[in-house]
Amino acid sequence: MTAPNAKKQRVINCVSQLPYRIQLNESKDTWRLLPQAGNSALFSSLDYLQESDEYEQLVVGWTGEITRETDLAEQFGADVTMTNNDDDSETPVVPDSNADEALYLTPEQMDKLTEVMNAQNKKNFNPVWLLRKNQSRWRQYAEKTIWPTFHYILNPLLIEADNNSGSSAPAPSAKKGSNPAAPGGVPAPKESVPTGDEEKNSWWYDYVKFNEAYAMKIGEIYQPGDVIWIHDYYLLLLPQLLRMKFANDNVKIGYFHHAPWPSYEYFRCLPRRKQILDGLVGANLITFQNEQFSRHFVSSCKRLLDCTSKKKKSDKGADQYQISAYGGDLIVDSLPIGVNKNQLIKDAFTSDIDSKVQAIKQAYQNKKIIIGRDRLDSVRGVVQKLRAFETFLTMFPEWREQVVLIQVSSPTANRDSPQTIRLEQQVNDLVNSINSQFGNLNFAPVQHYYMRIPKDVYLSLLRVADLCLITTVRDGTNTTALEYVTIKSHKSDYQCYGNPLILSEFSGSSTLLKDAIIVNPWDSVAVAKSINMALNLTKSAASELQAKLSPEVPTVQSWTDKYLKTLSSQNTDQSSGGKITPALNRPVLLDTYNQAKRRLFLFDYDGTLTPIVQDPAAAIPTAKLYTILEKLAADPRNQIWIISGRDQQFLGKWIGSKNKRLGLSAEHGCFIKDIDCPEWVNLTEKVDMSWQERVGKAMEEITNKTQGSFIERKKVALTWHYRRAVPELGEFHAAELKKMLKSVCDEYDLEIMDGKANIEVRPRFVNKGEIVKRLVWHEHGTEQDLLKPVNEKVDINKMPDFILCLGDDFTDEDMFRELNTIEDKWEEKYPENKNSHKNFGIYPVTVGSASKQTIAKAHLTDPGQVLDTLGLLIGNVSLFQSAGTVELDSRGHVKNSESSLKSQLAGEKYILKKSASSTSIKKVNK
Ligand SMILES: O=P(O)(O)OC[C@H]1O[C@H](O[C@H]2O[C@H](CO)[C@@H](O)[C@H](O)[C@H]2O)[C@H](O)[C@@H](O)[C@@H]1O
Ligand SMILES: [Mg+2]
Repeated sequence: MTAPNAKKQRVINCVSQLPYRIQLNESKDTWRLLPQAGNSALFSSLDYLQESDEYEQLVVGWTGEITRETDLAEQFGADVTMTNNDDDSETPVVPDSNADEALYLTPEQMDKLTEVMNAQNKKNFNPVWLLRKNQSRWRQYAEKTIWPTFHYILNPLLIEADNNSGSSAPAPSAKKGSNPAAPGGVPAPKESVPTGDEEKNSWWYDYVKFNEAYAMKIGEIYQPGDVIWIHDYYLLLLPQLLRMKFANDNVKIGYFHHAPWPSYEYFRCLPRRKQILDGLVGANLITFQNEQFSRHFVSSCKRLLDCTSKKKKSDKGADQYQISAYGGDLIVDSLPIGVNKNQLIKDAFTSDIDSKVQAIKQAYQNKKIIIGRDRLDSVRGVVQKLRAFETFLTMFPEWREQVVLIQVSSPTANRDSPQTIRLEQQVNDLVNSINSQFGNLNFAPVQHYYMRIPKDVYLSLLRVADLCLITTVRDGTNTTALEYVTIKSHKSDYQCYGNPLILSEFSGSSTLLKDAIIVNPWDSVAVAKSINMALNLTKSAASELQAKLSPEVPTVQSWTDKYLKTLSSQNTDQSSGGKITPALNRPVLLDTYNQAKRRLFLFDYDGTLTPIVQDPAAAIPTAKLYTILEKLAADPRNQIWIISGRDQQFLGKWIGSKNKRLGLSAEHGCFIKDIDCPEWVNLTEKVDMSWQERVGKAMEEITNKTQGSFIERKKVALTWHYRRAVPELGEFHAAELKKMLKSVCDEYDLEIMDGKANIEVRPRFVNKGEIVKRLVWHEHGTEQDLLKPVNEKVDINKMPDFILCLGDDFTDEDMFRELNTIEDKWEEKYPENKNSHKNFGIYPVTVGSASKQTIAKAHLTDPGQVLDTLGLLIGNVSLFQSAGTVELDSRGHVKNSESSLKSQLAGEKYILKKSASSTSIKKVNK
């Protein structure tokens, strides 16, 4: 309990949809709210938080498809009286049939809805408006690509892969007046509703926009100190978008994944797999329903993001991982969701439900009742259940006419899809077959109800059941299982205490409900035997099981508290290494680049422009890199420098000879060659090089002891490589070499550099930072006098107004440090000279895994993303390909895009037309 006047911790809780279905009348002044089916556990967590003394909650969520006026009872049938009792949280919601109506709302109308909602529900709802004609478009990628893959259904990927050329797919325009061209100079399609094959491609763009719309809404309400909690797979990109948005705040971002997370072998099939992981690792805490899912996630991160992980035990004794990805550490944890036990018991044990229980008992007198309640989709295992029940009646004839299976199957989102139609057919055939084999004119052993049922009927079934049978082939959690156990834990006059639960081992809840009867739904004989065993359990054995099972169900209250406690305890303090370096904000970079007149590029080579490979000689530039450098260098406003640890020979051969417009610096600043100049200058000319012999000897000694290692002898620097040695031995001998070199390095003032599977030695006074200093404090575009000392008296208007510095390694930190110093100096000397983003356009950016501490201000994941980012600047790549931030209008169009303006005009026209027609109606009525 917090003290009465203590300030509450603000929590921005982001759900994929507000818990209502929204309808407005023809004149758009009256709103009707209906409860949303599904997500019952999550929605009761929202209710709980709203009442909290400790937290102040702000809920951010999409409005869902807003429907137009029809008779609600007619449209939704029994649903009008239904509450949130439908199936599992992670399941796509059934979109409404007339949701495609065009909606043109004024800001006042939107405010009115927010007001109505908040007054009605006493919650702080912040709706995300995405009012496009086809409102279900926002669901497509999440529901047709992510959801199936996460449930091990790969077919939809075939559709996407066919229509998706991966990272080089053309994309909608992101900027006013510009329409970035796709590779090969083909202009990208305009931001419009696509048709045919394009439609599949557009799913991803809509998914990016959906996430962007949340980021924008959160931007409107965020206050420093807020914690942000994001829920589920519609919002996988949001953590990183927020990390970029609030780059300077140590904001705590948590993500809870309600669905199952697939094994790497499945996850890797997603064409956008890297963007998805990049999006997620912007969070400080990523939590799954169980340890298995978190293990799968960590495995994908390690393989696809090249990050490292450390396993530890949480204070609950569960496996927890600390993964170091792109600039910071984040925690991967598991915490199964719970249910609101007290409320459930209260709702289920009423006199009304007592009489319903009695009526069902009456209808199936002297029979055991097995119940099942699932959505009818391929992962819920209804077919497996029916097959097992058929086997049970075949194997145990003594149970025939003694048992009834009441199976309630609710329709799923894609009811018209061929897969669902096939499934319905299969289920019908099985039901008919069982009933004709084992039933008679008076009794059918399977009672199948293909419908949604009201909550009171659902609770009556849970109460009356002698056995609950759950044979799902994959789910994140199974709330029916949790609710059943909770209800069976309550002692009442109707003898429903302790009746058993058969639960599939493929349900996310099976690791939680360890004392349920766990089965493999694919083995119908084993399930049949389990049914027999469960129905034969004595009352005392069932009670014993129940006593163990019941405490295994968490309450939604403890789930909420524990999650927020873990999130709040995350260390985001930069000084103690807890800060996550944000991803580079590419739209801002692009805008600064476009505004700038004097642009300076400072590129490291290995690990930045080319990926790290086993053999240094094999790390040569790709044709794509050449094209990018060529295009960048062709712009007279651009000055490009490659500042590398490589020697002159390598840089000259692979870079200098191909493009004279590039400046080069070799061996970590020992040598430098100006743009358009054939001569190299040796900055270490006057240095005593006798140390090389002693350092070389020590390296040889270590090489002899380390099979696979070798020495790279450059003009000045010496590098001992151990990438091809056994890793542990290489690391051990690297440490030994450093010790051996200590005295000679002190004597000659040399620096020992711990590189990527290498140890390098060179004079301390030269480094990449010194080169950067010289290049920035210089009249842009003029020739360098490389032997002259740096002069800091250059006019700011002659120095660069855009500096992009990219590097992956420890030695590149010298460049970042120098740029940070320059920025501080400019801040002091020229506070007025900032650009429209209120900065000097300086971007020190680290590349790749930064489990290392970095002083860079942002990160890019790998050389692939570096090339995409540079491609963005020269118009070869669009923002959508890297899920970069794009601004949207309230209808989900890219702001200021052609389609946004068109839609605005259409809206205005529509309003005019409407008001004209209502005026004429009034006249007629007069
Ligand atoms: O400053 P850089 O341009 O990043 O150069 C640093 C060193 O890179 C090279 O070694 C590294 O890359 C190799 C190729 O991918 C890899 O095999 C090796 O393990 C890495 O350490 C280069 O060989 C060195 O001379 C550079 O100093
Ligand atoms: Mg490098």
